[in-house]
Amino acid sequence: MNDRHIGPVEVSPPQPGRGRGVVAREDLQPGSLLFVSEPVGSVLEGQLGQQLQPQHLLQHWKTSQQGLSAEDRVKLSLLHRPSSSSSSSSSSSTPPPISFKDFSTSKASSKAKKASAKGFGAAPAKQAGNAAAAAAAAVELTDEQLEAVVACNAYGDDHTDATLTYCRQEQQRSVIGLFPEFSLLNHSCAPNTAAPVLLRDRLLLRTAVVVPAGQELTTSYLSTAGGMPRQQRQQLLQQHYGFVCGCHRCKAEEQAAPDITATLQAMHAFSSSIDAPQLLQLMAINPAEEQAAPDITATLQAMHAFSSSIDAPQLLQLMAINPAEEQAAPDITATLQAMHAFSSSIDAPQLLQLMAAAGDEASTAKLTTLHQQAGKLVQQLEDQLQQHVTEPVVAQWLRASGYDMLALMLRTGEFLAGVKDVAAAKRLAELVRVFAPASEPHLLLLSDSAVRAAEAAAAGGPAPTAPEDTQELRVAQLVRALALRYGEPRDMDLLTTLAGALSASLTPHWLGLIDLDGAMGLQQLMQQLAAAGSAAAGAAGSDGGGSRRKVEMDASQLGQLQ
Ligand SMILES: C[S@@+](CC[C@H](N)C(=O)[O-])C[C@H]1O[C@@H](n2cnc3c(N)ncnc32)[C@H](O)[C@@H]1O
Repeated sequence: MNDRHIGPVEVSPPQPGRGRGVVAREDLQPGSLLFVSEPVGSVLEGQLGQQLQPQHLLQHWKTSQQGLSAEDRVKLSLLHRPSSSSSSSSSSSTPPPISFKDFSTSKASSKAKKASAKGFGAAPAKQAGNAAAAAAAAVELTDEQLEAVVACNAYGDDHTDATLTYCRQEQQRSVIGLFPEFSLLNHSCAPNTAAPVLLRDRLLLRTAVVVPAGQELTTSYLSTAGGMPRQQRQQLLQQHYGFVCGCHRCKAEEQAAPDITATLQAMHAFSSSIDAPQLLQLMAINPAEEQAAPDITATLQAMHAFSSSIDAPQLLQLMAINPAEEQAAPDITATLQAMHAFSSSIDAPQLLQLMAAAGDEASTAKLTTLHQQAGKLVQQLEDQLQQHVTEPVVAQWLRASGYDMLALMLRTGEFLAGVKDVAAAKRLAELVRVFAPASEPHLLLLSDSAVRAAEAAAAGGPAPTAPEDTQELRVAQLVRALALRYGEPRDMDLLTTLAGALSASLTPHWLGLIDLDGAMGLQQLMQQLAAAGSAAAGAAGSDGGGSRRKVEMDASQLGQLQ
């Protein structure tokens, strides 16, 4: 069955030094579905957190029963491969023009047949003037070339989408695959597409912001490493993909005053010198005390029973894509790749449920110093931004490059004070939005932000400092980010289900400011809002949504993804 779907996008002609890219064929609103991509060969799944690498995928293709078909090889041959591993350097520096049609199975298949009929198979991969010639040459990709293609184009994640796997009662897994349409997107450190979503073995991509017709669509190759300063980002991109990024954010950072650059470097050096285990030790978090209160456990079970009754096809059918009328709202996408500095080596389910702060004096003193040092640098950056930068978007890009430090400051601050900072999750979410919009961490930070606002309101705390920062609007931001990731939900039940799944599906990545109580509170909050008649659509609408035409497009494609 062909589940592939190509939306209003096309492949741009190759440009020197950049190759091809993907551009919008029409004006696109946030949340527009760009494509549903099918993997070449098959995807490889492993244990949660396994961090599967491109070589594992290659090995999987070699050893799996089906292996790679002739069509698969044709598709792979059309993708970018770095010049050093290619038999002809020019073939990679100026790749052939192609279109998305070249990746449809019937087209690739006929090319594969033509190629072998014409005896091209034996020819080396010379400069190909067009896709057919490339296809012909490529059927004989050498092992080295195949490796280069996979290294540059495979997409992997050390955990599958937590919310969806939770809804389907599946275990989360590590996954890697090669999705040709996605592989044609070039990188930006401030991408305009949402983090891609893997639904079973299909990859879905949506816009994160308004994208005018003709504009290039970009994704970030860096994931949460996008929160590092430019120099570190450039190093990674150069090393793994062989190019120097010249995106708007990089340019702004390159042109930033030298003292800003120096502060960002100091922040990075400081935050990366503190590793997670060390920090946890200081916070005296004890994995042995992994106990959730019985009522939390019971509620979780109930949520699980409810949400698992909705599975992916149903879920997708329930979502409508709003193709044209959603307003551009720069604050749609916030984020939460919380605690890059802390996260990778810690087991979150443990951490999140414990937070048992023993806090001996020495640890507290060290944490206080960390917090103060972090706070000093964060303040220094703010002063410098105030002095040198007038454009708010540029200031946000630069703050995003010091993300880990801000997270460290807020996290330690909360820990030491023993109270939640109502604005903390929101501040972090706004920065993650820059480099990983609609990623799972982004959703979690937004969810935490909404819960904090609700808790503060319930406790009769001070009114929000800005009128646009009410509890409802924070929920609206979350709802809109959910729509960017999963398509627009059409009813409150579904939203509540998603929120429940989101909160119940915390993974090791999601440390930091998210805690189980807060996550639980989200579902309650959404239920309350629904009961009060200010359901998500209304709340989102008050954020500029206007009249929202619900269109059941792609249900025909998406509904089949079982
Ligand atoms: C996954 S491919 C992207 C599609 C590729 N441009 C093509 O023609 O097939 C990755 C390669 O694209 C190029 N690339 C991606 N983002 C770029 C950027 N921001 N600037 C310059 N080159 C970029 C680099 O050569 C990189 O190794």
